[in-house]
Amino acid sequence: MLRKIANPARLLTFQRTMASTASTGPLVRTELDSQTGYATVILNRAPVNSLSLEFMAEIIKTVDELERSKIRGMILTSPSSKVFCAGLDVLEMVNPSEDRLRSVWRNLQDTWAKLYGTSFPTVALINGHAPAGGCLLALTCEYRIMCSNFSIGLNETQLGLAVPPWLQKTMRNTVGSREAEIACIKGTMFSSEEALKIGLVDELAADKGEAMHKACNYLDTFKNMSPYARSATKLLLRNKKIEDMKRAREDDIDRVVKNVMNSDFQAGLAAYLQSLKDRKK
Ligand SMILES: CC/C=C\C/C=C\C/C=C\CC/C=C/CC(=O)SCCNC(=O)CCNC(=O)[C@H](O)C(C)(C)COP(=O)(O)OP(=O)(O)OC[C@H]1O[C@@H](n2cnc3c(N)ncnc32)[C@H](O)[C@@H]1OP(=O)(O)O
Repeated sequence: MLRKIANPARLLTFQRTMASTASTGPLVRTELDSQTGYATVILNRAPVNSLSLEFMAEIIKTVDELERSKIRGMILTSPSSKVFCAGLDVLEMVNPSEDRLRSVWRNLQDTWAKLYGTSFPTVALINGHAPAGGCLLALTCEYRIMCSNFSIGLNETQLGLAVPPWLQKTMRNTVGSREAEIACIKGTMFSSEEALKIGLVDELAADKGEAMHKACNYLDTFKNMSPYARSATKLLLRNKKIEDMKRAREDDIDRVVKNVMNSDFQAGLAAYLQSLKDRKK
């Protein structure tokens, strides 16, 4: 739970330290297997693949390129041995300018929509923790394979954030209404094994190699199927949810701005950032 913090100077120190952490190489790498037509998309924003405005723009650009390249399937993963994606970059929420916050949220909506509405089959290879926005990325994929001993979930309420309706719906479609309601309200983080039990992930794997094998097996099930019939069916299932999100997106952004610009939220966030740092001591 969030504690209030009285000393803003501690927050500034944290901000500087986190901002100095740089990634090496492009923010998103793509490896295409020319034999199968499967693309492995590697999220590459060290240290924890947190979603900044620019990182989300790269993810959107990558998916657009893959659509144009007519790939046969995508596997979304991380090069880290511990973290799939740590969710939104929390620094995007620390005293942001309203314009930037609006752009961040718009990019998060677009990242969700773009990945959710791909014409090609998608697998999330969750080889590390996937809290909040990390769970969102996994939920956009058709199939989820998770390595053991990590955690996943929509823990936004624990951070003082409301889960937006379009994301709640995605969770509901995946685990069912009852599980989704309780999980979203409580902000539950599930172990890999618990996630399998409630259907938040489809399979577990002992390690990344096994997960990759299982991911290819899933994509192989469509090898002899008409790509048109497959993608048309997927989009008939998913397009309405994307359109619903787009129709309500300005209200959604206004709600987030109100939530994040609120001084109680900022105080809670400062405490949360400090608790992340303290965990390391
Ligand atoms: C702008 C939008 C505003 C509002 C949104 C409103 C509503 C949103 C509702 C739902 C939509 C979806 C969006 C959700 C919001 C989020 O995603 S908020 C972020 C939630 N994420 C977390 O709370 C994860 C926090 N991190 C951890 O628990 C651990 O770091 C993790 C288990 C991922 C990995 O642990 P470990 O391997 O031990 O690594 P460290 O903890 O040591 O971390 C390494 C460094 O990375 C920094 N870091 C960790 N997480 C983040 C992050 N999300 N953003 C930025 N930086 C992060 C961490 O502080 C360490 O930095 P340091 O080395 O100390 O400098």
